[in-house]
Amino acid sequence: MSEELTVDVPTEGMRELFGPHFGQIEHFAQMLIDEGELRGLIGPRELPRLWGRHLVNSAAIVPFLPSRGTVADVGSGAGFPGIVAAAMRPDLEFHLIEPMERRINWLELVVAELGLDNVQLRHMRAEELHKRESFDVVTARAVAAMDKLARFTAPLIVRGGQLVALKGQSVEDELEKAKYVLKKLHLVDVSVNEVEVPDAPATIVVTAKKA
Ligand SMILES: C[S@@+](CC[C@H](N)C(=O)[O-])C[C@H]1O[C@@H](n2cnc3c(N)ncnc32)[C@H](O)[C@@H]1O
Repeated sequence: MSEELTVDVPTEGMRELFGPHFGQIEHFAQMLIDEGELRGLIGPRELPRLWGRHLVNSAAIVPFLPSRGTVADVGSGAGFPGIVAAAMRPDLEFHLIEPMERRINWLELVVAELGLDNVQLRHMRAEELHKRESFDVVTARAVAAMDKLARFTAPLIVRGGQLVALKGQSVEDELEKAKYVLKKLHLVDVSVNEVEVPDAPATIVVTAKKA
């Protein structure tokens, strides 16, 4: 007998956070509920905290996005934070970089279903774009520890642009280990930002590439 699947429901505060984009986010959530586990995109233990842990956490980066320009989300996976951010900022051009074919196929489906015409999918590793393209902001969540993340994202950032990384509890430790790498890659003005979003605060590291 299969176990009853419980999924958290969005609170009033979450609806407010997503504002006019709530419908699209709800559509994305429903797609993940229907197919996410089957497609190996999200673990069964994550579905009960789909809103609180994944969708809302992704939305926390939105205030750190530029007023205009291009954003590359490295290692988008099931679509965090890239799909959420692209839905909430239809005025920005998003590039979702993901090397796994299964995940790119999923992202293609989500982009079509949600009608996100501001998203380009890039089926490749971030390193393959080095010396070829750069973006105003690069975002990442749960892709690699800060030192490794800096190595494969710094070459993708324009001078004066930023890396915006969603991090967990190990943030200070990761930054300590990454401090020489960040310096070498000209990533300066590192800040750790605790963003109050319902129901758990998000930790966001922002660093700028020296102009
Ligand atoms: C743990 S998943 C996290 C996915 C999503 N960002 C999230 O928060 O749920 C890490 C993702 O990074 C991708 N990835 C790993 N190395 C990468 C690289 N060098 N360039 C781009 N994506 C990479 C993997 O394929 C995977 O989808």
